[in-house]
Amino acid sequence: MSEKVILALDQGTTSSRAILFDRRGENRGLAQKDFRQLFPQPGWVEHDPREIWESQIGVARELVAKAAAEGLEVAGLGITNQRETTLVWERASGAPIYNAIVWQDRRTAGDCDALRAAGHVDTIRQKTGLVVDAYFAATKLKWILDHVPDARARAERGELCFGTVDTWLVWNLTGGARFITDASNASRTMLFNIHTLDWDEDLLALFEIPRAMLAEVRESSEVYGTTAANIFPSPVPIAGIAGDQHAALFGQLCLSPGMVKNTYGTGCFLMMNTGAQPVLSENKLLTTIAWTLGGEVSYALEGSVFIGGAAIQWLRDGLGIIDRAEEVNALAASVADSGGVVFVPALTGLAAPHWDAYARGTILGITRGTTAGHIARATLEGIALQVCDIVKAMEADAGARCAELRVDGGASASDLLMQIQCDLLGFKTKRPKTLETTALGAAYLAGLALGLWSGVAEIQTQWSVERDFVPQMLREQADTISRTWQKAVARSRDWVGE
Ligand SMILES: Nc1ncnc2c1ncn2[C@@H]1O[C@H](COP(=O)(O)OP(=O)(O)O)[C@@H](O)[C@H]1O
Ligand SMILES: O=P(O)(O)OC[C@H](O)CO
Repeated sequence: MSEKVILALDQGTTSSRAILFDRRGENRGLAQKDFRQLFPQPGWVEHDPREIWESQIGVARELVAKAAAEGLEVAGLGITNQRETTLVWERASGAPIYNAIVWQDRRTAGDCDALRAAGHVDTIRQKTGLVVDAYFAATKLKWILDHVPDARARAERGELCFGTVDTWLVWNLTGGARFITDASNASRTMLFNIHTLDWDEDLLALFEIPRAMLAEVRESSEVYGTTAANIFPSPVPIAGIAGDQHAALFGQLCLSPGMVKNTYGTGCFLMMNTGAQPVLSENKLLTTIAWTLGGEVSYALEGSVFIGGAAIQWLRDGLGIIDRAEEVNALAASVADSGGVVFVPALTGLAAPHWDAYARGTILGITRGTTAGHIARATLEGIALQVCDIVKAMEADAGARCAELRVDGGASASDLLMQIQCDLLGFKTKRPKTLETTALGAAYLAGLALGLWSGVAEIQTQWSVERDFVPQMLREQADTISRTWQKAVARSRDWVGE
């Protein structure tokens, strides 16, 4: 009998990846394809929905072929995806009516100001767990219905489908036979009630969204259907769906309340499992559905940072002081400290806990002695300090101190960034052997539904640490850096006009 593997599809902001995982949670093959980022106007970010699909199916097919060549049986697939990114397509033809509006897109910041001014903040927070911000899908979807000719009338007639990226992928994988999402993705739309687990009629009315264009909301781990005949040489069951940060929390096996992970990708996303009860934040964090599994809902608190590893990309592409992302580490290590330089990487505004769409990137404390090394070090510190602000807010909401942080994502490969993070937090930072935790989480969710694992107890033993970082900095020094950072954040805020 051939060995079974699960195919995880990880549709991220900058690339589509596919990874094969075996029953031990080991990576048995990876393929990745970048796709275009479209910036039609300042503050706008779009993707071509066809490129999302074609890049994702391309890498998936590559791995299905690899599995066949190696005698592995693809028992099923799980999907994890960039969240909030908003797509609308024709039900009859599957053709998109507009580009995907990406989570980073700020075009609806003014609409969010209007919602706040009209007093909708508390209702939205109570129902969805979210703060009012252009980050989420609702205002993006409304924008498409308001700006694409005839779109709202067509949506009302049931001719259009709205989906987050998971929905778009499942639709295409099944040849339009399944129009579904999972509760974790739905909880990022600002249209979904995280208590009733249904689309919320009041919010649909507020954003003028016809219910006919919404997908059916399913659990994060169940067999939804199989791939259509033309997708792979033989049909593959689709059995898991979760937003990427939720899948990473699962893949890090943060399955008990109080466990925390942070993913250092384009942005940084810190999530704490809060168990069966939603915790409404008093500190501008998000309450979100972690996943739904076996008829039970798990909730999480989340702090989102828009610019994490993207700040390093800016050093490469904007400033040109490095050629490759990993070179930031040697450059930052060439100096003992940032020499008083502070970089607030608010390049697309500030997310949690500030939620200031009008903040902008700010570099302060430059002297004649400042070198590229100091800027590089300040960049790593700026990423870590944003995470510290979120940890503080999360500790206040949870009423308990964090004991350790599990890390993952591309930039967590940086030993220096992880040491800086640990020094500033003052507690253990643990990097697991598998950094592909997002994809692994999707594979676990699918494999559980398919019976590849008997239950979470079986996978719980699969997490193992690659490196434990322990604090080395004196607390007074960390406190001084933190105080200077707060001053710099204040100066970065409310910088550009509405
Ligand atoms: N060795 C490294 N040191 C520091 N940063 C890195 C390193 N490798 C990758 N990065 C950063 O990690 C980010 C990519 O992480 P990834 O998890 O692939 O992102 P995403 O899923 O958001 O596309 C990039 O922003 C890059 O700058
Ligand atoms: O694609 P990533 O890894 O940058 O994650 C994007 C997040 O899901 C946005 O909320």
